[in-house]
Amino acid sequence: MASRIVVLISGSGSNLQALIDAASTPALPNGRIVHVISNRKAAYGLTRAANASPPIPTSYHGFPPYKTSHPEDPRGSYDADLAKIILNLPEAQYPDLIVCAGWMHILSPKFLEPIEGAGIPIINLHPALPGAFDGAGAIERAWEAFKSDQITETGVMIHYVIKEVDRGEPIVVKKVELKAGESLEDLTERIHAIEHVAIVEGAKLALEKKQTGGS
Ligand SMILES: Nc1nc2c(c(=O)[nH]1)N[C@@H](CN(C=O)c1ccc(C(=O)N[C@@H](CCC(=O)O)C(=O)O)cc1)CN2
Ligand SMILES: NCC(=O)N[C@@H]1O[C@H](COP(=O)([O-])[O-])[C@@H](O)[C@H]1O
Repeated sequence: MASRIVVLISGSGSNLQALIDAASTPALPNGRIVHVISNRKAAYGLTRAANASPPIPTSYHGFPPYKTSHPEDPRGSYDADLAKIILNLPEAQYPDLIVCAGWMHILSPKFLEPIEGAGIPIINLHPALPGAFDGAGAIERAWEAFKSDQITETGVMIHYVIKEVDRGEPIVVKKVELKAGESLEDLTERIHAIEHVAIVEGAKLALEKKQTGGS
């Protein structure tokens, strides 16, 4: 029985595409992408899911309306509804694993707690080394730090998602050398290529760990 993966995205979806392409291959033998959720309606990743063969069901769950509909706690209300969307998916789309693949929204306990209660691990792709450049814009921040001689290397990690942003247990860590004079665009391209390998490795390991009674 294939393990079901729900992927959360916010943008182009190149990491989602890596997962789609790897599913049911030796790279991710027991994985199947069963649903994609985006917090941005224009995310090209939604198109990638629709173009998959067979097409992957998608949902759009936007944050902005919650700022007015739930002014007392927009993030908490949004996150609680996001958890309900996932936990109410039909059996064939109910996840064994949730992957944040360029998901640009900080998840509060209103999401994390019900998902943890359902025994569903969440992993995230972060384009930095553990403990470095937490949050958004990590690639550019590393590039700037290298230019000012603060660091000599950066990296990509896949980690479990906990309340503290980008501080969950690492599953995959790949170091990336920094090259003097390299443009931000070229570094970003190199890092994205490494991300596409790491995210598949991370999903495979997380599923294996869950199946053997780990997280
Ligand atoms: N509770 C957690 N939530 C998330 C984690 C995590 O480890 N724990 N990882 C992030 C992914 N991420 C970096 O890897 C990240 C993404 C976005 C942000 C951020 O500041 N988001 C802003 C909105 C920014 C925007 O809309 O452009 C926000 O949520 O207010 C930080 C880190 C996913 N979530
Ligand atoms: N903090 C998370 C983060 O910054 N993720 C970044 O979002 C991109 C999404 O690309 P994609 O939509 O093409 O997969 C990834 O390349 C990664 O660097």
